[in-house]
Parts: sequence; structure tokens; C-alpha cells
Amino acid sequence: MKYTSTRNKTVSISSSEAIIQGISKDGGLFVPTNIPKLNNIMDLKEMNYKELAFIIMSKFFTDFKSNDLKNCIDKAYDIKFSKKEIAPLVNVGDVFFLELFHGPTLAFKDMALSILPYLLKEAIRINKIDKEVVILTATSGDTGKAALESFANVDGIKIVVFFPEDGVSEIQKRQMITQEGINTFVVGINGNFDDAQNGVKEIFNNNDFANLLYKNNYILSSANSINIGRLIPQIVYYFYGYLTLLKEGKIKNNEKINIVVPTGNFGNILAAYYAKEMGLPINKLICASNENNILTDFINTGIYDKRRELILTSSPSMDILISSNLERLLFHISGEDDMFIRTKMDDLARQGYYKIDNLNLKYFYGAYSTEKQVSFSINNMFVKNKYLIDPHTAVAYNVHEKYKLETCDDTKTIIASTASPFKFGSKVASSIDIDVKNKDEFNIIKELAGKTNIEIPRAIANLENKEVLHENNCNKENMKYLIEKFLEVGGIDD
Ligand SMILES: N[C@@H](CCOP(=O)(O)O)C(=O)O
Repeated sequence: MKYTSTRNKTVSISSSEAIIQGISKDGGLFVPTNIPKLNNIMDLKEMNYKELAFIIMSKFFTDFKSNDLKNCIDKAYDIKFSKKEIAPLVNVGDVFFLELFHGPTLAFKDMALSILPYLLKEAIRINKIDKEVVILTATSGDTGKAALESFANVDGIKIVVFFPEDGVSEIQKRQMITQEGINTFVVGINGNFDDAQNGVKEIFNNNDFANLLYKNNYILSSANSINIGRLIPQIVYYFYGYLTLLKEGKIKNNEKINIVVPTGNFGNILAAYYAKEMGLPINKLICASNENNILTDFINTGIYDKRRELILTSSPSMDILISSNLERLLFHISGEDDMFIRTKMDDLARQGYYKIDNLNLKYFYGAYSTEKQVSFSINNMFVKNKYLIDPHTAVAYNVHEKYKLETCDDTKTIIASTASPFKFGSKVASSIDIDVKNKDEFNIIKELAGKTNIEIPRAIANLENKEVLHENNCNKENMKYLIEKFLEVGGIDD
């Protein structure tokens, strides 16, 4: 299996090379040249998470030896996860929540970031790279901590995380700025997630900077979903969710299901699309947005228009106006037309929008939820079912309710439940009528645990007394300078 760039189809590299590079030099994203089909899917229903992970990942990571890939999988999906199923499926009312937040940092990002360091180390070995790898990461909250946790103290790797100073939850920020590990560097930027992600992409595309790093024995890679090594492991849990339904007798062989994904950078829903293309029986992919409803507009009109204010919401992981992975979807559905992608991405960069005539996204449905609807959904879910959901999952749940009303479709549905509610204490607590005014976040969380009878996850309970180790802050223009400082490499003028 080879990988090419969405912006230049003459590129042809192996999976291990794509994982190391993170993003293509032409600014495009690496995609598999064909999406492999999986045969006899229904026969896989007795497999555990690791076994299934191997079946799926070995289709994509074809230059990894079987035993080496198995090793990566074994080390990734172990007791770091608090549930033996890794991704348990919970039936509440008429939907099934695929709980993806039982990893070490309590967000779905752990599902892929638990394995990425092992894949990267193996990729480095395969390609005989003798440089140190610097992982650049932009985050609106969850990716940053998950990447820090997984790469901390990994030999031969350094990790730099940029987060929007005012665009993450209190707990997400605390998780990041208390991160231990000599190889970790965390920086708050005065800007939003798009600024952080654009800054990181510009740094990737800066040849002079790459040369400077190279001379100093460093190369860059990414822990965001722009890295294909982040995306492929996310396909696994959609198969696992489907096969759990089948195993429990909730669906029949080959019965189609709907999947709802709270969506920001479009990586998680793209993984579901890959699962569908591999043969998983999926009826609709429901793309749920918060008030930053750029994807809803795109799915419904074919116009992607970022000329709008980014709104800070209670679901910060989705506070994004440039959804990077949409580029991959467009590449696939345009018949792999790299020139078309270049034109559209140029339009977006130059004029702030692009339009696609006769856009055919017939498997997708897009809608969004307001902050009020998010609170209402959290409340409703808790009062009716005693089930607590985080604001991102509430966005998805609410959008699914809208979908049912609009279409009367009663297909069985999996909702990707992407984060622990305790990461977003104030919003969740106030939604279930806990008075949060003038209260410290940790006290709010304690009240939340008391009222719901749910134990505070250890990773959050421990945070309160952790020392702040990172107090760096910069303007978006200075991101490169901060990296130079961290790596102690001489600066360049550009
Ligand atoms: N949702 C994000 C933004 C980055 O997304 P990614 O999937 O590309 O890493 C976050 O939590 O940081």
C-alpha cells in the first residue's frame, strides 16, 4: 500500500514514511492510494479490540512486519485503558454510545495516540532515521494532552504543543501545563485553534526552518490527525462498535447502522468514512457541529466559507473553522483529483472560501447544536437515563435528535462519545442545575461527582495538586521562535 499527497499525485511513499513526515511538503495530506476492502467482516465479531486492530491496521501499514505491528498494538491497548473492552458500547434509550474516553487522558484522542509513539519508533527503525523527531501539535484541548502523555519521555522524540490560551477548558489546560517529561514543551498562544494549526502547518512548509533543524539533527512530525498514523487507528473502533452490536444480537448480519460524530478537524468522521469504504455497513455518517457550523453549511450548500468569527463554546475540541481532514474526503470523492484539491485549497487560503458545484455527499448528514441545546441535552440525558455526557457528545446526541425528526429514520445508531464529562465540569454541572457561580473548577467537579454518584476519574482528581511546569505564552507570529528556543537551535531570519 502506497500513500500519496492530496495535492500532488506523483508522490508515492510507504506508510512508515508517511507517519514520519506527518504532512506532505506540498501542503497536502497523505492518503492511501486505495482504501482496502475487508472481507467477511461479520466473522470478526468474536475478536477482541487488539485482534481487530491488527486486522485493520495491517491493511494500511503494509511495510510494518506483522510481529512488529502486533507488538505496537499490544503495548498501546493495555491497562492504560480503564475498561477491558477499550471502547465499551453503552445502550441508552434508542442509541448506543461508543465510549472512547477510557484512556489515560479521558478523550478519544487516546485511542490513536496510545499507539502513535510505537508506530513512529518502528517507522524510524524501518527507515533507518538517525535524527531526533520533533512532534509539533496544535490543540484545542484534547489532542494536546493525549499527545503529551503518550510521547513524554520517549527516547529520541521531543514534543511541542500549542494551545489557544483562552480556547480550552480549565481542566484541559491544567492537564497540559502540569505535564512532566524532559522532552515536553507546552505553549499557550494568543489566538484561536485555527491560528495554532495554521502556524504549525506554516512551520512544516518552511524549508529554511527544516534545513536548520536538519543541521541540528532534528526532523519534524505531527501528532494531529493530519498525520495518517493518527487516523488509521481510529478506524478500528467503528468496526469494534458495529461488531459489538452484532455480537450482542442488537443487529443482524450486514444490517446498516448510522454513526454520529461530533466533528471539528474532520479526522474522527473521516475514520468512519474509511470504515464504510472498507465495507462496514453504514447508512449515514452524521456530522455534528457546535455553533462553529461551517461543516453543516458545507454539507448542505457545497460552500465552505471561513469568513466568520470563531466562537468559543463549551465543546472546544470542535472550535475550528479550518477542518483539515475535509481535504482528504474531497480528494477521495473527486476521483483523486489533486489539481481540483489544489485549486480549492488555494481559494480557501486566498479568498476565505470555496464552492463545490454538484457536491455529492449523499452518505453524510450535517447539522449543529447551540449552547442552549447542549445544556438541554446534557440535562435531559441525565434526568431521564442517569447517564452523564460531555458537551461534545451532547452536540452529537442533539444533532441525532434533529436528524430523526427531519428524516424519521430509525436505523440503529452509534454515537461517538468522545470525552469524559469531568473534563468540562462547569458546563456539565450547570446543565444539571448545580450552581457553579464563583466556584473553583475542582469544587465544581466534586459536586458533580456527588450529585451524579460517578467517581471522578483519577487522572483528573490527581490534577489539583500537580505543579504547573509550563508557563510559556506567545503570539502566533512567534511560534517558530519558541520552538528554536526549546530545541536550542540558532534562529533564522525569514
Ligand atoms: N479536536 C482537537 C483539534 C485537533 O484535532 P486533531 O484530531 O487533528 O488532533 C483537539 O482536541 O485538539
